[in-house]
Amino acid sequence: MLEAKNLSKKYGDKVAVHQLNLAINPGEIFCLLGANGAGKTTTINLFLNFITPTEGQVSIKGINVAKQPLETKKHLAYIPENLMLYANLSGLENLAYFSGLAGKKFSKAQLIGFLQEAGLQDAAHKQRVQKYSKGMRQKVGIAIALAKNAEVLLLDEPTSGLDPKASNEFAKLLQKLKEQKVATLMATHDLFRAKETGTHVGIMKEGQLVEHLTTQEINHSDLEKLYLQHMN
Ligand SMILES: Nc1ncnc2c1ncn2[C@@H]1O[C@H](COP(=O)(O)OP(=O)(O)OP(=O)(O)O)[C@@H](O)[C@H]1O
Repeated sequence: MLEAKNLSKKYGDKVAVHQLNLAINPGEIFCLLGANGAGKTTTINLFLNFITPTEGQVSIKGINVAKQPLETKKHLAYIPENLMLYANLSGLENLAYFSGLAGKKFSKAQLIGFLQEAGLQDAAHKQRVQKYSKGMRQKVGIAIALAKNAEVLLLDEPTSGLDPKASNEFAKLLQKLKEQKVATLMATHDLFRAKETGTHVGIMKEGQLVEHLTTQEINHSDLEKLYLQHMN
C-alpha cells in the first residue's frame, strides 16, 4: 500500500533520508521512531509529495507519488501534529469542506455519523473549532479520513501534547482503522504508544532505517534499550 524504494533526500550536502526501503501493507501500523532530525518528517513529506526525492521513489497503491500526486492523494489522509482546520468553522463544517475538497458529497446525517465514529462528542459538532482541544481537532482529522475512505494514513507526531486519555482514545481510533485495513505510517517519539498501537516499529538514525521489527517480537523495555543504543 505504501512503499519507499532506495529513497534518498538531500538538502545541499545535508542527507535527510538515505537509501530508505520500506513497505507497509493494509492493516499495518508502522511507527517510525528516531531522535530529532533523524528524517521522520522528511520521509512523511516525501509520501505527501510536499518534497521530491533526490533518488529513489515512493509509491502509494503502486502509484508513483512524484509522477501522479493527485491520484495518490485521493487515497490518503494526513494528520500532522497540529491539524490545519478553519477556526471559525465548526467541526461539522470543516468536515463538509475537507471531504468536499476530496470530491465527496455527504448529507448532514452522514457527516455527523463520521464525527461520531471518530469519537467527537455530539455537543461539539456545531461548535467553532477555535474552542476545541487538540484531541478534539485530531478526531476531526480522523473523521476526514473516514469520510474520504482513505486507505492510507500518514501521521506526524499526532499525539504529541495530548493528555494520556486523549492519546489513548486516538490509539483506539487507529486500531479501528487498522481493522478496516488502512495502512498507517506514523512518526512518533512515544515508544510506549508505538509498541502498544503499532504492528511494526522502525528506528531512524541520520536518515537511515537502522532497525525494523514487528511489535510482537520485542517487549517495551527491550525496545527502549534498542532505541537508546541508537541515540549514542
Ligand atoms: N527544508 C530543509 N532544508 C534543510 N534541511 C532540512 C530541511 N528539512 C529538514 N532538514 C534537515 O533534514 C534532517 C531531517 O529532518 P526531519 O525534520 O525529517 O527530522 P525528524 O526525524 O522529523 O525530526 P523531529 O523529531 O525533530 O521532527 C534534519 O537534519 C533537518 O535539519
